[in-house]
Amino acid sequence: MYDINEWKHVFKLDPDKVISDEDLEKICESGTDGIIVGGSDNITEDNVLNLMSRIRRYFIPCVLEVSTAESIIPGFDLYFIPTVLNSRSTKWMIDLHHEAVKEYGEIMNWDELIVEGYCILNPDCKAAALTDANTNLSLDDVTAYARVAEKMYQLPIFYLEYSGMLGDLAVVEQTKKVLTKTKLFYGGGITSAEEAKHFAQFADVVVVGNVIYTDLKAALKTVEAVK
Ligand SMILES: CC(C)=CCC/C(C)=C/CC/C(C)=C/CC/C(C)=C/CC/C(C)=C/CC/C(C)=C/CC/C(C)=C/COP(=O)(O)OP(=O)(O)O
Ligand SMILES: O=P(O)(O)OC[C@@H](O)CO
Ligand SMILES: [Mg+2]
Repeated sequence: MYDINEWKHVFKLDPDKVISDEDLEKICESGTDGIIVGGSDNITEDNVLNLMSRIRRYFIPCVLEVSTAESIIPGFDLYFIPTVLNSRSTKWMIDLHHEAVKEYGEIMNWDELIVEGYCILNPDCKAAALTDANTNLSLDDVTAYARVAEKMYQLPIFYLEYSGMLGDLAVVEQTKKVLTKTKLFYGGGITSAEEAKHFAQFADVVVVGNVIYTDLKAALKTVEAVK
């Protein structure tokens, strides 16, 4: 399923974390719609290449979520490009993107690129600190960012990012209500099938990350719960 509009569930694998071949096989053959390779710490060309080539043994869409220009390598099905809408710095909204396009613009296959409008809501996650995100947002602020993403920037994805903590279900519900075309991705803190099901009521796509490394069985159960 290479059309993200059909997705409901994805796993996010971190190139900086260790996963055995056996566990990787379970993840790739779980019935999830795709694997996102991404993280915020120590993402290198080497660890991205290593993880990508291992995932490539399986018939599953494999996406690089770009977090540093230095770790972009060819061979993925798609490249997700985050732009952090609630960052206080233009660096994470447009500057790094400008630099990267200046470097790769001539050789880029634009059809492989999908821009994600990130709204980071966990003040304690690494991505919030890195991007100096203003996480002190009201519900109206969040839905306004969602509208900016869809109605003004026409972004294909609006990503409510609570990485490491379970988000506010009401925020996800209200955000979904203001989006018609843009797909709503939810990620953060999902550790059980039940939690995944709750967020899948409103999010178009539920992203499951850290629990893969702490409780694989629980991670695998989120697939069936969502699909
Ligand atoms: C040669 C070749 C293949 C060319 C391809 C062309 C191509 C794809 C070019 C890219 C062009 C482009 C526009 C690139 C953008 C460059 C860039 C560096 C953009 C900035 C991205 C950004 C805003 C990063 C900030 C961090 C962030 C939001 C990361 C997203 C992932 C995330 C939040 C992960 C969670 O991290 P984790 O480590 O799991 O955190 P926890 O500890 O909380 O779990
Ligand atoms: O790792 P968790 O907390 O599941 O979050 C998933 C994803 O949104 C991280 O970017
Ligand atoms: Mg993580």
